[in-house]
Amino acid sequence: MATKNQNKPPFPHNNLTTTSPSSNRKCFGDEKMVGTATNGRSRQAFSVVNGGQDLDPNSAPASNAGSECGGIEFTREDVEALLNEKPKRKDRFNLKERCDNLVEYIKRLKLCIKWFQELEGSYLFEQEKLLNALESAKQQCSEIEILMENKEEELNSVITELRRNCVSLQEKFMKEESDKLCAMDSLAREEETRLNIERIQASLSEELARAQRELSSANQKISSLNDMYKRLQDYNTSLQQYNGKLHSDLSTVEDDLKRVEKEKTTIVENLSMLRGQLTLSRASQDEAIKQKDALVNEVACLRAELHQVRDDRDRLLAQVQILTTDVVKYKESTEKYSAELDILTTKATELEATCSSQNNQLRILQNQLATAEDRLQVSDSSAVETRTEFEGQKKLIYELQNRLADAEFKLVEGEMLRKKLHNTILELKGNIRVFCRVRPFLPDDGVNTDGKLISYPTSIEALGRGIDIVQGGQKHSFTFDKVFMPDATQDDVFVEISQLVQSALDGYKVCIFAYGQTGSGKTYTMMGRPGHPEQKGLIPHSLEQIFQTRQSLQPQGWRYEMQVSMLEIYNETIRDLLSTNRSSSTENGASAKQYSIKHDANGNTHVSDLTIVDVRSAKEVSFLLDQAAQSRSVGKTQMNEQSSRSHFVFTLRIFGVNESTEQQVQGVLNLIDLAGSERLSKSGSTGDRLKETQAINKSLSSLSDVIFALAKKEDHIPFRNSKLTYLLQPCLGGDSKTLMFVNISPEPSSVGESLCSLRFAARVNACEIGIPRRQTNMRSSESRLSYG
Ligand SMILES: Nc1ncnc2c1ncn2[C@@H]1O[C@H](COP(=O)(O)OP(=O)(O)OP(=O)(O)O)[C@@H](O)[C@H]1O
Repeated sequence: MATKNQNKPPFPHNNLTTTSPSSNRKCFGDEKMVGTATNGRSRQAFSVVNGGQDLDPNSAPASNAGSECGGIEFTREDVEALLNEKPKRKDRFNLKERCDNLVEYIKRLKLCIKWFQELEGSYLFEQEKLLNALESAKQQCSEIEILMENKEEELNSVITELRRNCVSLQEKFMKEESDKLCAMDSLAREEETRLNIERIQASLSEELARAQRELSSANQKISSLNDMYKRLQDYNTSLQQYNGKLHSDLSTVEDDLKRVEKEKTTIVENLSMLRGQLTLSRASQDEAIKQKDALVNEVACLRAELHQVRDDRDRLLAQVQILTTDVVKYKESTEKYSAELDILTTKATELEATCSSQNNQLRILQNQLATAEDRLQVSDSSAVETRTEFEGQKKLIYELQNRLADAEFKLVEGEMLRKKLHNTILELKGNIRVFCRVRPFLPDDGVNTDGKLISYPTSIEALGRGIDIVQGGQKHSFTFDKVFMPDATQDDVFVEISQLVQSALDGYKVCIFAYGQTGSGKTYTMMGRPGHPEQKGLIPHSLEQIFQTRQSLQPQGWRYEMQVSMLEIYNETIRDLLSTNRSSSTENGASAKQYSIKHDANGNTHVSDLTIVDVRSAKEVSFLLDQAAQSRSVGKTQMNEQSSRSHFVFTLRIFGVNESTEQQVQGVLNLIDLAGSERLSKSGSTGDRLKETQAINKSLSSLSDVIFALAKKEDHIPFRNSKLTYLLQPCLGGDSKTLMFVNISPEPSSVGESLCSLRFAARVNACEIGIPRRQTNMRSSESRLSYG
């Protein structure tokens, strides 16, 4: 019944289940599906609810009053029952009843159809609603999607921004990190600096304490040095004795040197002789070898010939044999061939004769071969002898070369020892030495009192070094480094100074000057006698030695450049003796040009505008010396006086480079012929001569002032008081090797002057002016001439 089924859920559409809006209706999930699906939708067969007979056609469902089917709801069973319902017929022929039943049945069918239609309408409505809901949901979804996309874009841009920020932050972070590291480094450095400063401060404090201690110890030292000074003075005396001993040692070494040199010469001669012999024996050996080769060739030829002859002989013997057998055969076989046999016999005899002659020839050849072999043996033995001799000579040459090398080594050692001794002597002595030279009595000198006023002590300490002079009956004794008696030759003098000259090549500043009264032999000592080469003075002799030594040092890699200048100081004015336009620039003997003297930081002296000439040989220098003498003689003619009215200064600047060691040396050799010293009262000069004498005396007294100040070790040394002393400042007060010749005249009338000169020389001898210093350094381009 419809009323019974009110709460039953309507028959569901196959695709509408719980989502149906009328969710209060339940589906018949347990109902069997009947029929087939049409248009994707399945049509359901319904069971008959009311049953045909039970269905009350009047009963309309109250609840369905609003609907056309009267609120009746059908179930599947109802529908099926309705459809399967069979009409109830009591009477088959009662049509009416039948018609009513059918009407009733149709009614119910209509109701059912209506119900279906309503249900379908509601379903459609619901579907529409759902579609609308779906549409709106879709719309919402798309809106949400758009929103989401926008959001996503926004978020993406935010992410990009954030990433950018992140990168910049990372960069910042890195920068900050590196800044931090830098800061840490600088902090560490500062820390280190602070520690260093603290350390320095501590060491400075230590140094301060040490300096304070040193100060106190220095004070103690000063007092002890004062004591030591006294002791050293004593020691100095003993050193002078030692000096004497060294002198004797030096002479022994020099003797040894001479001996070694002689030995070397002998060895060199022997060597050259042996070399000659060796050449000869080599030539004879070559000759013997040639002979041997010729003999060997000859023997080979003879052997070949012998071989040939032997072959011929064998061949002939075979023929003879054949023929002999033939003959025998013929003899035996027939006599008719007897004639023929005779011929053959003759032939055989002939052949036998030929054979014997060939045998003879063979013997001769064998004899010849034996002789040739004997000769070969002889030449072989002579070649062996020559070779042994050659080996022996080679050995001898080798030995001689070794001996030569030894001798040369000894020579070098001797030379080194000599230099060492020389420098030791100089150091012991101080770097200024004094040699005294007394010239011989000359015919113009008047009465010869030689040996009365001047004498030479013969005691061991003073031998060769002492001089005694008598004035007014009183004897005055002096000791110098060397005293040359009147008979001393120029060579004797040069031997003593040659080492000093050598020092200039070794890079020392060397200064040799001659001091003494007029006519005492200064110019003779320095220049020699003009036109007498055997009496050449120190200047030409030194130059010869220097150029010779320059030559001998070349194999050791030394190359030297030399420059020369010459000047004179006349009336306190410098005159350039090598200037080409000198005569035009002089007036009253005084140069119009003003030359200024300058000393540089290295102790080298330069004279402005002075002519400097590069020289390569002693000859060139002697030419320049002649030129200078000419220049001086001009002054002499104009002044009507001697050239000794001026101080003559010769300077040789030496610049040496050793190409193998790159070592370089700068030596200077100053050779000075001073003007004659004499007292005005004695000279009786007047006018220009008086002026000259005054100038000379002024410069010489300045020289003695300087020497005395040096001797007293005064703070101020008056070098600038004269041109001469200022020019010689580096030689007198510096680090050069200086030698003074005091020249003495033997004339009795000159005793007073001689005594003055000797006293001055003695003061100079007692003077210590420093330690000689060698000027060596590495290669440079500076080569301007200076005076040392
Ligand atoms: N050792 C000597 N042997 C031989 N003759 C000498 C010697 N010394 C000097 N004479 C001679 O004495 C003379 C004077 O010498 P010299 O001209 O050298 O003296 P000086 O000191 O240079 O004089 P001045 O100061 O006037 O130039 C010259 O004739 C010289 O030849």
